[in-house]
Amino acid sequence: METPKIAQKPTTITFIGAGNMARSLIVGLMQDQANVALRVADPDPLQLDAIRKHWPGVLTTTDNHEAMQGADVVVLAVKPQIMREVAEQLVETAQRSRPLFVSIAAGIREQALNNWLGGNLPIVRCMPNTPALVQTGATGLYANAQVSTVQRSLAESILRAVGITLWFEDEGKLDAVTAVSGSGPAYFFLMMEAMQAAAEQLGLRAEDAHLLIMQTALGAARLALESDDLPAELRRKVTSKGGTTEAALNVLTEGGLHGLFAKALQAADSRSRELAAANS
Ligand SMILES: NC(=O)C1=CN([C@@H]2O[C@H](COP(=O)(O)OP(=O)(O)OC[C@H]3O[C@@H](n4cnc5c(N)ncnc54)[C@H](O)[C@@H]3O)[C@@H](O)[C@H]2O)C=CC1
Ligand SMILES: O=C(O)[C@@H]1CCC=N1
Repeated sequence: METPKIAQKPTTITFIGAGNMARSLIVGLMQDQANVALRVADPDPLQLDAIRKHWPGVLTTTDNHEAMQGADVVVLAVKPQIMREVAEQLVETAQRSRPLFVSIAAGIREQALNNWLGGNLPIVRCMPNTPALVQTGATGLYANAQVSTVQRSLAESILRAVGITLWFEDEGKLDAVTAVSGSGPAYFFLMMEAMQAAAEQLGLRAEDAHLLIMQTALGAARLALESDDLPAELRRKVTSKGGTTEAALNVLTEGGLHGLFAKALQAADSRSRELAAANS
C-alpha cells in the first residue's frame, strides 16, 4: 500500500513594508509556487490593496506585530532611513519569537540592525533587485554568526525563487553589490530611455523603436550569458572595420562612457556606506 504523503507545513514569511522591492519578491515567490504562507504589513492601505488584488491568499495588515506572530522569516523591506524606528518597535516580538530576519535595506549593517532589534538574533542581509518580479533577479547575501545552516538555506531558497544568489562572507562587499546589481537595472533602463529618444529622432515609430530596443537588450544579455566569449569579444564581433557600430562606439568611448560608469558605481557604493555610517 502506498504511504500517504504528509503535507509539509508551509514556511511563513512576513514582509514588513509592501513597496516596490517587497512586491517584486512577493510576485516572484507566488509565481514560483513555493510552499510558503505570506503575510504583509504596511501602514499604507493602498500598498496592501495592491497585494490583495493580485494575491487574495496573502494575509495583509497595517500591524507589524500581528504580521510577525509565529513567522519563520521576517523580511524587513522598509527604507533605510526608517529602519531604526521600525526595528526598535519590534524588539519585544523579535526577542520572544526569534525568527530569521532578512533585511533588504541598502547600507544598514547587520550589527546596527541587531542592536535595534534587541541583539543576538539571526540576520541575513541581502541586496536583491527588481527583476525578481520576473524571476530574473540577482541577489547578494550575507549571514551573521547566529544564522543556522537551515536558516541560511531558507534565506537562499527565498531569494533563489526569484533569480540567482551569491553569498559574501565579507559584509562590506554588499555596498559594491548594491552599486552593481541592486541599482543596476536602473542603468540599463536609462540606456533604453536614451536609445528610445534617439531612435525616434531617427524617424522610427515609438512602438517599433521600443520593440527593437527591448529585443536587442534581451538578445545581448542572453548572448553574453550563454556564449563562451566575454562581452568585449562579442562587441568586436558586431563591429566591422569602418562600419556603423564603430562609428557609434567611437562617440560613446570618446564621450567618456567608461569613466562615467566608474564614477556612477563609485557614487552608489559611497552612498551605501554613507547610509551605513548615518545608521550605525
Ligand atoms: N527598489 C529597489 O530596486 C531595491 C530596494 N532595496 C531596498 O528595499 C527597501 C525598500 O525599498 P523600496 O521597496 O524601493 O521602497 P518603497 O518606498 O517602495 O517601499 C517601502 C514601503 O515601506 C512602507 N512603510 C513605511 N513605514 C512603514 C512601517 N513603519 N512599517 C511597515 N512598512 C512601512 C511604505 O508604506 C512603503 O510601502 C529599501 O531599504 C531599499 O534600500 C533593495 C534592493 C533593490
Ligand atoms: O536606490 C536605492 O537606494 C535602492 C537600493 C538599490 C536599489 N534601490
